[in-house]
Amino acid sequence: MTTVEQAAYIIQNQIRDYGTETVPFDRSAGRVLAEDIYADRDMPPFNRVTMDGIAISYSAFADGLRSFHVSGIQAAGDKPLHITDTSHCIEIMTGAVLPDTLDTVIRYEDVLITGSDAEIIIDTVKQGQNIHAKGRDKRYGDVVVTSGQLITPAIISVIASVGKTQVLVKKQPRVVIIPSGDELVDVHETPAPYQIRKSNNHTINAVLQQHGCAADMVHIADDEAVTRTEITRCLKSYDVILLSGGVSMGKFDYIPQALQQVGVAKLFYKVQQRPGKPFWFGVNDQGVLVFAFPGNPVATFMCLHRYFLPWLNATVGLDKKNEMYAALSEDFYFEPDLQYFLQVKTTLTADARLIASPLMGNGSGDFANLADTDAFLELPADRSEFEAGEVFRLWPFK
Ligand SMILES: Nc1nc2c(c(=O)[nH]1)N[C@H]1C(S)=C(S)[C@@H](COP(=O)(O)OP(=O)(O)OC[C@H]3O[C@@H](n4cnc5c(N)ncnc54)[C@H](O)[C@@H]3O)O[C@H]1N2
Ligand code: MOO
Ligand SMILES: [Mg+2]
Repeated sequence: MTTVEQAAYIIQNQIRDYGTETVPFDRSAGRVLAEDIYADRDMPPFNRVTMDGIAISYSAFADGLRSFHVSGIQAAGDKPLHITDTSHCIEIMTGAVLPDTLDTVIRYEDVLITGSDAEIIIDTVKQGQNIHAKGRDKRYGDVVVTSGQLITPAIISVIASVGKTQVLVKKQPRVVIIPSGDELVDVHETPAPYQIRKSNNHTINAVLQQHGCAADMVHIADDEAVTRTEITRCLKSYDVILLSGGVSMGKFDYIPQALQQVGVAKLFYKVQQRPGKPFWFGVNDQGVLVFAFPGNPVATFMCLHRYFLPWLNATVGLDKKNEMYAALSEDFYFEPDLQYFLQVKTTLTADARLIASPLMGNGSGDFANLADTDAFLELPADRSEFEAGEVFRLWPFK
């Protein structure tokens, strides 16, 4: 049987490049930047006052002057005032441009203003204090954000500040999510006693949304001909098909055979793991990838995190080298010769150790347990006993 490592390797050999597209900058968070962003002005673009107070010429202070005539007030957004008399000061606000002839700002807390006189009531003043110098952070033309990064909220402000209304990002694959099964009804429907509401597909969709990836959804009934027709149609319109259900040994599990009948070549079927053993993966001659996840909700969820998301990240050029590991909080025993994805709740200790506490739940149908846990701990297949304190690879999902 295919091991977890082999399955991951086979999938990572199918990395694609879907090119780039331009999107409005305020809709680009979560996407991967495909161009360098340059400063269109110095940053800051002028000598920016950082404290509300008065601006003076330091030379006058150095010559012993302590009381200055206030000759004006300058707010942020005002054109800079022009002051020539060194015995004059202006009141000036945070964010304002420092006038050319002035070089030092003293906070309101350190001056006493009476009428149009400002008296400095501290002894120590440093030339240039409370000024964020023009070009101190970045120079005009500097690269301020490099291509290939995930666009975070922090990066959005940089993009906004340089006036880029549109940004070039990596294109995401066109994805369709296909839940299958006659027992499934829509969320707004009231299920008969022998039915359940669809949930796996919505979970997949929510995870994709978190990764800036939109997807369509198509339900297929447990009918062999319908399965073939729908998959054939989707193979023409999408880059990736994510199926959930219908891949095991049941009389109505038509997915593996239907996929092969419509020209999707199997790259593996069945992985040495729990949950998710019946996972099927393949590709057609147009390069469309098909991830057919086992229908049990925890199996679908685990396979999505363990296999699909690393593929998606690599495809958009995000190299997630920061693998995570955690230590088991207690001894754990798992007999079968399968890699076990143990549901855990993680905590970070005061000495920066990540601890994973097992919360097994009731098997791969118990998706309510996922709400109480936040990661899978990947326990290797070649052993049965795992000791408290031992460190294993962690797949966080919250
Ligand atoms: N004889 C055997 N039976 C089963 C085996 C096996 O090796 N031999 N493997 C078991 C394992 S492991 C899994 S996992 C499941 C995989 O089943 P399928 O992929 O065929 O999925 P279904 O039979 O369609 O459904 C399984 C289960 O999941 C529920 N489900 C499916 N889709 C959804 C959805 N979109 N939202 C919510 N719940 C969904 C479905 O109702 C079933 O309860 O097979 C075992 N059997
Ligand atoms: O993958 Mo199945 O989920 O082990 O039950
Ligand atoms: Mg089944």
